Amino acid sequence: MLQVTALVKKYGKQNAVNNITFSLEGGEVVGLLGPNGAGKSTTMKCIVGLLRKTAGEITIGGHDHLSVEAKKLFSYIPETPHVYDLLTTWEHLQFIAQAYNVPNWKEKAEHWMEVYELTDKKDKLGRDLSKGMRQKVSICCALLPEPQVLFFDEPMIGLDPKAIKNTKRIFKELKESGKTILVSTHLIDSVETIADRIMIMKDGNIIGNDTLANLKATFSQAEDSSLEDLFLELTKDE
Ligand SMILES: Nc1ncnc2c1ncn2[C@@H]1O[C@H](COP(=O)(O)OP(=O)(O)OP(=O)(O)O)[C@@H](O)[C@H]1O
Repeated sequence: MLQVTALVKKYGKQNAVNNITFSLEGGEVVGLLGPNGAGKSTTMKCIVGLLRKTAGEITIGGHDHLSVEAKKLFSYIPETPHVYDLLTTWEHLQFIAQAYNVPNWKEKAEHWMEVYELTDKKDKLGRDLSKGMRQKVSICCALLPEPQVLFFDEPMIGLDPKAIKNTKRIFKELKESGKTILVSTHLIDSVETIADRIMIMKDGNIIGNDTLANLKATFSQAEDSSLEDLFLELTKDE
């Protein structure tokens, strides 16, 4: 469903992403972990076409990632939510529904607004929403078209505990309904139970990419050690 081949992204002379290759099968949920500055957001932004890659190839569902066919397949939740100042919460959802031709969009929009406790913010303008509310609008907009592939970049940032709990539950439901998900997060426990595979990045490289059990075996971690223990071991400075 996603194939990234020899992806390089340079900012000036610095390689933020250093020739990485990985893929996601349809229905796979992959947690992308890494310390600050590892290259996670840069990788995601290259995949969704917000940043121009320096080199490499990316396909989504077999289509070049910049094609309209690819764009119809995925949603992206950025690290920092961008909402339109002069659109209300409801108008954001309407805009997405019309752009993606979502059937029965009003019912679905009402459902997601209820899940994220935005119903009473329906008529509030984007510019008057708090940071957490913007993040919730961004998540609702991404979920509304029911895409095959979801790219979540730090989706929990700014969310209150109830919204974090809801988002974890939604991850589970999306996984059960066969969606493909790449989620970058520092909240390691939010992916530990649902991820089929964990990818760990450091300094622009992928330093681990396997099931949690295999990673533990490869890096001689006890079976009862947590993903957090493994992460800290793998990413510690020499
Ligand atoms: N616009 C930019 N211009 C120059 N360098 C950048 C830019 N954006 C990111 N970088 C650099 O690229 C590297 C990777 O950054 P990136 O934001 O992808 O990391 P990250 O893994 O998402 O980190 P975090 O967990 O802090 O969000 C870092 O060294 C960062 O300083």
